[in-house]
Amino acid sequence: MTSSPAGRGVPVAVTAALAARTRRQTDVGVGRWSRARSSSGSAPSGPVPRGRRAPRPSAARLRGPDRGRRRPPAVAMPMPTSDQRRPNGGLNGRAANGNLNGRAANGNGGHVGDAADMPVAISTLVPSAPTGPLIGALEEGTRTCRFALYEASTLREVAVHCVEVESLRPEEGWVEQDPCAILRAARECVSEAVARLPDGLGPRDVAAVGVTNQRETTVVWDRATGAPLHHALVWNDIRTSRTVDGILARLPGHDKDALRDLAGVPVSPYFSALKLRWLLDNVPAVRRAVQEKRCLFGTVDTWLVWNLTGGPRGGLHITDVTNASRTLLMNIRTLQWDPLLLKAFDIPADILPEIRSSSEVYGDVAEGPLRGVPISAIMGNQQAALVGERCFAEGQAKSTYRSGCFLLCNTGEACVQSKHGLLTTVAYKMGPAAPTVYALEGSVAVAGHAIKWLKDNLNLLKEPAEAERIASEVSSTGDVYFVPAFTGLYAPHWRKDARGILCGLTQFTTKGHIVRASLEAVCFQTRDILEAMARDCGKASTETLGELRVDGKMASNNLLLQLQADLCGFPVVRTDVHEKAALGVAIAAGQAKDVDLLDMAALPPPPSQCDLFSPSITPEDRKARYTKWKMALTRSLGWAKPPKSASMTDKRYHLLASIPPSIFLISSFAMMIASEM
Ligand SMILES: Nc1ncnc2c1ncn2[C@@H]1O[C@H](COP(=O)(O)OP(=O)(O)O)[C@@H](O)[C@H]1O
Ligand SMILES: O=P(O)(O)OC[C@H](O)CO
Repeated sequence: MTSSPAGRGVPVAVTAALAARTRRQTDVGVGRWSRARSSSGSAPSGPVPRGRRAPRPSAARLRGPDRGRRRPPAVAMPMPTSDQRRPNGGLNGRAANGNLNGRAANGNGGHVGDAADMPVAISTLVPSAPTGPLIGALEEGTRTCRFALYEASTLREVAVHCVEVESLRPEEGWVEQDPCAILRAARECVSEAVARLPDGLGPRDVAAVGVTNQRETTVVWDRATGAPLHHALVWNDIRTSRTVDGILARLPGHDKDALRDLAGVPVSPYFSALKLRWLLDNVPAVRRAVQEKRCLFGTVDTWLVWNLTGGPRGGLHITDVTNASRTLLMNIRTLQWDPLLLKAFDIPADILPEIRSSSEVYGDVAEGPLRGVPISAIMGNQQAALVGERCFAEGQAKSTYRSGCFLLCNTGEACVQSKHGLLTTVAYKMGPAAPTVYALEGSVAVAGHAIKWLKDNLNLLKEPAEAERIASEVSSTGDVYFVPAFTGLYAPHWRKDARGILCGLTQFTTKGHIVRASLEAVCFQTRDILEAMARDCGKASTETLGELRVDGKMASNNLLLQLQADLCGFPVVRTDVHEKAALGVAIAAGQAKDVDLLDMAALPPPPSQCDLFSPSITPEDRKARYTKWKMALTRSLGWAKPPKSASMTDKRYHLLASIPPSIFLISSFAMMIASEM
């Protein structure tokens, strides 16, 4: 197998414009990752004031094997923050002359094109002091909750606070969160972020707040007391597998796609309708509350907004079209709860929130330091990331690599129904009268989570960030393939009976091969989605697609993105690693009518730098490896047949296994005789 020179890339500066040029110059065989800047997660972002140049990247910021080989910078500089990005010109201008690309194209992995070779003027940048008005973004993800405050005039982040939220796994395949813990985290983040505002700014400067959230996660609570009736069932919980079978049994042809035309998505444990059905079927307190008209249902946005706007004392029971499109209960065209869908899942309409647009003033915060500030945007986090990435044009796509991986492609006002396993989802609706913009989405349940699993369950890593170094110790996976179908497979396969497999192991397999195979698994799953997207868009192969914009914490792994470019055959562009969802919902909140801080057609310019990863393997190698992946994937299907006996728990198995064989035989024999009598 041809090995990729991934991780031996040559950092050079590129701009988005240069990315296009580089694409033409460097087709196959010249792959490397190209670095335009350092990024800092929590640092403020925004355009560089005119007339200033940010420092070039410090060698210390570079990851991967290049790290040791880089020359020290000519001038010792403080680490550039993302507020100190280079504007167009400077390094970028030089890179654009093609020299660096030409030199890098020698493919020898040598140390060429070092930023230290470039005679650029360096000056220390002093960012201007932030001023109000500010826009707040509450981002409640699966693992973490954040509240960020952005300066409206530049969209740079000026204060942030983030806390982790625990997930509970009471049984195999079950994933829950305590809704009260989610709410506590949100309140803490708001208070702490406001308290961290720079001198001269305070809560009075916050003009609007947006809420973005993990989608599909299902909460039910008592409208009178505000108390949750059960833990939230998290999006990747698969306890509803049998609920799905029960629903499918009643659908025409037992077809998981039978409701797709109405809802845009297949019947799968992923979506809220199944989780809500499970709660109604299995939790007596929920059933009672429904009968007594006390029960309210919502995704996490609804839970948060209801509480932040007063809870039992007049809290708003609302959601937005992007979140509602993930419930399997909303008609994807009318944007209303659909009577047929409610009937299919037997869901009472009176527990559902009102569906609103993604951007309008819904009401005011009723508590804490932001009391009286309007909430003017709600969006599911992947749709918000699409907005944060500014994928406003039809055909623009982004992929967010976090615990899962979510690839969304803007399809404009066309509600495209996928014929190849993708989801049709609402991308955004920027006001009650604004057009509805749709997206095709490919969702991968396990991406970064596979790395966490290697760390937590197999102790192969100390930190997820180690994955890059360990995987770079080998030049290929040694023909090892890993399909991390821990909870079945999402798009485009939708196979809840798939389970994880690791295949191709030999005597020589090392942890480097396994870690590398885990990174490749993320790339192959992304390719599966891109293949489906290409086919839905009438294209012959993914290689005709343009570039892919990526973000999310896992996208900080350069080797991953190099492998992604190699295995897809087109450039991958990292605009930023961090928090595009928060930025996206801040944009939606700022542009809402009566807030009027932002104009979607004239947003402050995004950072112009990006990191470019170009394909570096031959088409033959790419094809061979993808074919092998598909073989591995096929082997993962059908593994999770329904258990023969629900009573065979782990505990029972261990008990039975601990009985000496002779006693087991005698007792079985006795039972056999008894049954004959
Ligand atoms: N440098 C890295 N290389 C590989 N995987 C990483 C790296 N950094 C983070 N990850 C993985 O990406 C995921 C990070 O997701 P995060 O954005 O923190 O949370 P979530 O999606 O659960 O809200 C984790 O599952 C982690 O294992
Ligand atoms: O918080 P994340 O990144 O795990 O987001 C989860 C998605 O919204 C699930 O659909």
